[in-house]
Amino acid sequence: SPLIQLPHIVPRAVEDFECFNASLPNITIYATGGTIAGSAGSADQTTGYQSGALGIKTLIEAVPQLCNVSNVRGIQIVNVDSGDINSTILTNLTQNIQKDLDNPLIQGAVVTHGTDTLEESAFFLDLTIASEKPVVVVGSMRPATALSADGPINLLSAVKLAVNKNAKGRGTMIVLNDRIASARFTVKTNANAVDTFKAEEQGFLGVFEDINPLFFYPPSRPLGHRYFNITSRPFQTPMPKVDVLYGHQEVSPEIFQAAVDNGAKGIVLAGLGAGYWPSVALKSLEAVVNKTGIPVVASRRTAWGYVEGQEWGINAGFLNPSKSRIQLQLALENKLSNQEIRSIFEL
Ligand SMILES: NC(=O)C[C@H](N)C(=O)O
Repeated sequence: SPLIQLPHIVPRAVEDFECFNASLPNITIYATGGTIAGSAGSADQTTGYQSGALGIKTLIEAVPQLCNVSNVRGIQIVNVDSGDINSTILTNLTQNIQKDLDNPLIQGAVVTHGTDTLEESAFFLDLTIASEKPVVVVGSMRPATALSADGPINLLSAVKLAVNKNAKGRGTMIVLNDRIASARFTVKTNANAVDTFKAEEQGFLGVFEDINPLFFYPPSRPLGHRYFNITSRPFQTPMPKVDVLYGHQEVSPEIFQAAVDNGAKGIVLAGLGAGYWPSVALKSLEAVVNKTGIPVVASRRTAWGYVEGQEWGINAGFLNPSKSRIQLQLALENKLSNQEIRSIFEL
């Protein structure tokens, strides 16, 4: 869908809220689309539906219990499949949420989002919002029209988390399927299952019991967390292009130069094992790195693990390719040198 003129919100009038009770906290729900806003032709249809079909008002109205927990104000940022989320939309989202959270009357923010790229957007928000207040990104695996749709309970869980006093100081969190997960480490692990968001090595931050958040540990930020201030950049300008290249047997050695020729200002590599490349490809990779000087981040194609020691590039550590791409893009946007970029990836 074409990029719409994104709203710059501000009116904080009572009538902006779907329901209002002066004794309850105030939350803004930023809606971006995805399956949580998806609509199918029948209740037994869980594939082939249209994602980003229903507006935020409809999603809020489907969960009247929200009004017992918080005053909720719905803002439709875009309504798209998460494959169509980009740095323009994300920058706009960050700028709106930051303004919102800087307001003492607002307790937290919830973002509804498609699950396919949710791990990227959540990490982007984690790196670009400076606040002790919770930011919760929530999605669903079944469309809103499905039998046993998971969106409504996930939305209620997300709002309950956003107003919970123990949720402060943890950065951006991901909520699906009764779990609280960190934006930095959590990824989508299954294309179809409801329990798809996991961080196999780092684990969950907490769970929901009776739809109430319970944390395992006190608040903390992950090692390696770094803040990028993008509050005053024009959100309409796309961020520098960063491509992800996937390693495999017989990979074409030309892919690295092709990415540069296509305008990439940085490259992330989903390498074999702990970041390796077949010998022929490696030669051409080293030649491109030496010739262009563009930052190349070595990540992995395996689901989990740690990448270090690749001499030709910047090592991604625990970050997977999609998250490495987000951090590299923000680093390039902030005009960091290759040395500075290395220092934020390699702890
Ligand atoms: N479960 C989902 O939300 C998938 C959908 N294709 C999206 O990412 O927008």
